[in-house]
Amino acid sequence: MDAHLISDDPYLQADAERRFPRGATIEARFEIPRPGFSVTVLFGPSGSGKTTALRLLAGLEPADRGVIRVGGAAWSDVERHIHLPPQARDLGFLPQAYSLFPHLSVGANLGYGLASLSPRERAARVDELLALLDLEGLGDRHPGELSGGQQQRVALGRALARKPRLLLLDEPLSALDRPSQLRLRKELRELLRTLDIPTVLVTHDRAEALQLGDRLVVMDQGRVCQSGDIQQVFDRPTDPAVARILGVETVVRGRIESIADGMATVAVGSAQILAADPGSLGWEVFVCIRGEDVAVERGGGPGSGSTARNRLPARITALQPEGSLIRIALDAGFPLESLVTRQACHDLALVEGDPVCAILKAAAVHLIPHD
Ligand SMILES: Nc1ncnc2c1ncn2[C@@H]1O[C@H](COP(=O)(O)OP(=O)(O)OP(=O)(O)O)[C@@H](O)[C@H]1O
Repeated sequence: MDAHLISDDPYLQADAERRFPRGATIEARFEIPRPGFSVTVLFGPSGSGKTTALRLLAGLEPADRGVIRVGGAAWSDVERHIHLPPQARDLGFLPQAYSLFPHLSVGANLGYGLASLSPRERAARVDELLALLDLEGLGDRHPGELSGGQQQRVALGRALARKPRLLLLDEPLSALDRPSQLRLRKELRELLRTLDIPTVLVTHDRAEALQLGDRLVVMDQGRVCQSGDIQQVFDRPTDPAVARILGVETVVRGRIESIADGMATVAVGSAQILAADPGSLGWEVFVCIRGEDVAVERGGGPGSGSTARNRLPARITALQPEGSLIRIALDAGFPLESLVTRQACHDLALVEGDPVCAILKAAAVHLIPHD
């Protein structure tokens, strides 16, 4: 069976393609197994086709091949000449630029798509959205009188107004400054959980993908290279191209056990590692480590002059040449990868099964919250 298409009767099934007349061919090819809360992240470098894939789902791009089905209904089926327009798709779409109407109040922006409701019903729904999005008291303001984060919530509210069966978010935090992005990621995840609507979210930011996503769809040059549970995709990229796009060799779940003197002690698998204190994060985290930051030595004892805080007894499980480097897979109580030069590997005469010591600085351990 095709690895991207996994279940017999998924909630969302997309296997569609857009061929731009003088340009790229972009596919949307992945599934959401069940209804209810889950966030599927479309992830890839600039130009890889994420936004086009999202627009295919929304019906804003016509498919030239394939099908898109949601909750058993065909939204698009090229062979059967089905192409539901966006407004018939029962979805909420948040484009990259929020495109709020600047001349309308927050309340009018939220109620814009609710013309089918009576004025009383519409007002009730707007009040409900203002409360849900923590915007109470701001209904009469205009978008220009709101902070970036508040505007983002109004735009999200507009996408939610009709209680859609699918939520599509294109880089939902990209219009915000960096500190606001970091703050609002957590809020957004909590809000999406409250809404309980399957969500597809585009980002090119790895930390954002990890913090917000449950499932990951990796795109490159218009194609879906891999998709699945976010941890599994980070654990087992199917090829070096995916590993390069993911940009980090080790990503594992961990739990912060204590914080003292600017250092966090994190339980990962059966090991404990030290990381620079990440500030207020919550306790559940993804631990991200780049291969270049992991040195390998023979012998396991402390010392050797290195000031690195983490010296982990480990065993080599695989050695894989990669250009001028060797990728060393280690079992350090959790799966850890190191990238070393061929020369270093040769000098140490490393072979599979060898016990070694994996060394990494606390500053090289990057923590991303994930509750
Ligand atoms: N209307 C169009 N006509 C022709 N080519 C297009 C059109 N829209 C997008 N493309 C091309 O499709 C490819 C994918 O673009 P898309 O915007 O989907 O990528 P992306 O991954 O979302 O990029 P970014 O992260 O920069 O927003 C690009 O090569 C782009 O030039």
